[in-house]
Amino acid sequence: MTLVWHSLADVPRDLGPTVVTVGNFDGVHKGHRAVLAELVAAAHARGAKAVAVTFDPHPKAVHAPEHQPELITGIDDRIERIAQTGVDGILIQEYTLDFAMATPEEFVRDYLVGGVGAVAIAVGGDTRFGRGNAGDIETLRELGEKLGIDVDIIGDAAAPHDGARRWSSTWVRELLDEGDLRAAADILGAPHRLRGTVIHGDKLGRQIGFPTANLDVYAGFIPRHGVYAGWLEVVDPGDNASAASLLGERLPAAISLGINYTVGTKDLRVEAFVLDREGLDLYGARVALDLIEWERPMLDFGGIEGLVAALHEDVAWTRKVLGVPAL
Ligand SMILES: Cc1cc2nc3c(=O)[nH]c(=O)nc-3n(C[C@H](O)[C@H](O)[C@H](O)COP(=O)(O)O)c2cc1C
Ligand SMILES: Nc1ncnc2c1ncn2[C@@H]1O[C@H](COP(=O)(O)OP(=O)(O)O)[C@@H](O)[C@H]1O
Repeated sequence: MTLVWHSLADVPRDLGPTVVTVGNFDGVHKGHRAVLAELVAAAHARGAKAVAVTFDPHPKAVHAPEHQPELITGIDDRIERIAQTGVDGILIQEYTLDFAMATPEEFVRDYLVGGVGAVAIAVGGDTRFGRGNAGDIETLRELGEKLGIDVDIIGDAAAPHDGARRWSSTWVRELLDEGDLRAAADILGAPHRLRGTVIHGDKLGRQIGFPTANLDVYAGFIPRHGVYAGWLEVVDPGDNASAASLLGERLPAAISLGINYTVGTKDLRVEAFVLDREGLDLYGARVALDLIEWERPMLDFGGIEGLVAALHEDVAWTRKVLGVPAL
């Protein structure tokens, strides 16, 4: 069981010695997972607990909102995916301008050693930390000596193919922009996930035989526009009892993400037609959409007839991709 703390004050005083790593871990891709796995092994080998310290919001959102990359996942998926690596604790440090004033020494001494009980710190070689990002691994080694803690620099986990390009959040974002969700999932170690609340759309879907759950997306990088095969899962039904009965089920879906040119909408719509479940009621529920494969761009079919014909083909394609035979 991984404990999750939302501030330093939540960290139990009797936690015992820990080995700590620090990072944003956007996407929790294979490179991150390699670091976290080494952290867990190093901590447990010395009878200590493994703790990951991560920041929310993203430091760039605080220092340079105009250059802030859209995060691959929201904080819920980040926590869930870090927890899967077997760490004992995750500290979500609220990133504020005030927090950012801490010097490298103050951060290591007051937060990692004093707050989390670090007897060792394990980080990747490109780690930067503290006010103005002044701290690097050299700083960390000096601080380690001064404060009497070990510093482990974890080697780079390069991808074994593709000319050994380093796994990175930037690479994942590029693949998502290209619609290569398979390659993105390979680096992420899990399908790309959007989360959203089901809201009311234009009520046209049910009239044309394809009711769709329209999502107000609150987390997850918006990939290339188009039609996708994916899975819908209710993660929080709210007070919708019918959605509550679906908790834990993965429902196959044909997903449309983009501008509905055919019906003249101008804004981004993300909507999912769940296969073989005409009577669903999902309004108000929070759902996750795992996007598995991109099929085609959003098109203007010139009228409802053309749209409906395309939807039948999309559903047939979705069945093949997800391995869901027709009823
Ligand atoms: C699998 C799928 C593919 C879709 N492809 C397109 C498309 O290429 N062009 C388009 O204008 N709308 C497309 N749509 C969106 C429909 O226009 C939309 O679902 C319909 O207008 C109903 O909208 P409503 O949920 O707001 O009632 C697609 C929807 C689904 C489920
Ligand atoms: N097979 C299905 N897939 C997705 N949503 C469905 C399905 N069957 C019924 N629904 C429900 O119907 C609503 C969609 O109907 P629709 O006519 O498209 O209305 P809206 O325009 O409000 O999305 C969804 O939000 C959901 O609650």
